[in-house]
Amino acid sequence: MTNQNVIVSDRNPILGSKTITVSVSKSPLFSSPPTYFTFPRRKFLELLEAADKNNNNKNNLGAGKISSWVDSMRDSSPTRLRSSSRDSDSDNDEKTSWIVRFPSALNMFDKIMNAAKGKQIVMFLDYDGTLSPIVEDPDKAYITHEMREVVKDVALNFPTAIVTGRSIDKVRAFVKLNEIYYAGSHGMDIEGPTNENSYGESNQGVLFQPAREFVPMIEKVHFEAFITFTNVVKILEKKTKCIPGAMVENNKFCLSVHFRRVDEKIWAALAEQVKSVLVDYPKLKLTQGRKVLEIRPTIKWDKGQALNFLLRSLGFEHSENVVPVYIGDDRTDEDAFKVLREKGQGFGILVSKVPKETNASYSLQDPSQVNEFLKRLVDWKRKTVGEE
Ligand SMILES: O=P(O)(O)OC[C@H]1O[C@H](O[C@H]2O[C@H](CO)[C@@H](O)[C@H](O)[C@H]2O)[C@H](O)[C@@H](O)[C@@H]1O
Repeated sequence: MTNQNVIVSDRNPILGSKTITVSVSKSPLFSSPPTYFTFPRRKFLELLEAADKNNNNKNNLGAGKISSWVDSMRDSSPTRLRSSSRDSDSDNDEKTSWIVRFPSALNMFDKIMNAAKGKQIVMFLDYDGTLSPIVEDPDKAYITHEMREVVKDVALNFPTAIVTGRSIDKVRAFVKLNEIYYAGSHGMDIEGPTNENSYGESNQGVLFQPAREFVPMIEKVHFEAFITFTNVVKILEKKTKCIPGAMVENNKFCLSVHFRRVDEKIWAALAEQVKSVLVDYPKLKLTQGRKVLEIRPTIKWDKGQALNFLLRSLGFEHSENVVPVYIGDDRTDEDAFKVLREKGQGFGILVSKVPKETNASYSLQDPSQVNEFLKRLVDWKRKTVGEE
């Protein structure tokens, strides 16, 4: 974690007063205080001591295990296919055969729309890497004005949900649309539209929070992660004289430990630290996204379950007349692609420039192609309504 992301209110309170306030992640986007923890002074010192012990006692998780995590951290998500030989011919062959298996959703647009004729399309959109490009600083993953406008148009024409690993508050602050469903924290926090959309759905507020009981635990782990990463910074600063750049993001029902800005040489140390924190929390698990370690409750709930929940809420649970379309770029989106594949209904569209193993049916290269696809979808709907 960089110093800019960690603020301990000041040294004096630690020595003198009864409570200590710690803030994590100073974001230029969110003007309200980001994530604060106020701890009784004694508790804070106890936690510091415990974190130190953790570092000494629990870091030996086995070199083999950590190195396989680091291998996995090296790949973006879902796992990129690897050619046995890495020359440019085999790279090209690999790309060609991948695009045959997962054709561009733009090239297949007419085929997709033919399958949807006379049926209700429901749109599911991931946020990072799908509606906004991947950037170094997670707090600066802005959506363009053009993308916001097209998502709004889509929402006026089809029931639409944004399904994201982020907290609803954060993604709402980026997207700024009230007409849509939001499924935050990898689907563990679901809210309906707060403005009436064209389906007459409004003011639904919170619909479902299957992991509500985990919030205090998540907050405690967040604090411990803060202490742990502060220690990592201290140790690594001493050894390498560089700041690791790890960042912890509190997504309400889960945590993201970002390592995009961490030197690859110290990924193993980072993975080890994160895993050591989790040893005491068997009800939390570690998964991976794009240059991010995700700490999540072990409950059986993911973006695929959220997709099913939303279809059910919209009255389409057993309907043959619905075509769910899910667009996403991340390993966590695979859960939703898998649900669609197993249902034999709708289409998963993977956003990726490189060949990756996926359960999606089609592909788009990047958010600008997502924008083009969504525009065509809105035009198609306007045309078909005109024809009716
Ligand atoms: O489900 P998503 O909407 O795709 O959210 C997954 C994670 O996305 C964010 O991290 C990713 O995007 C960042 C901004 O481009 C990038 O810096 C980071 O490396 C990516 O992993 C978000 O910050 C996480 O909290 C989400 O879990």
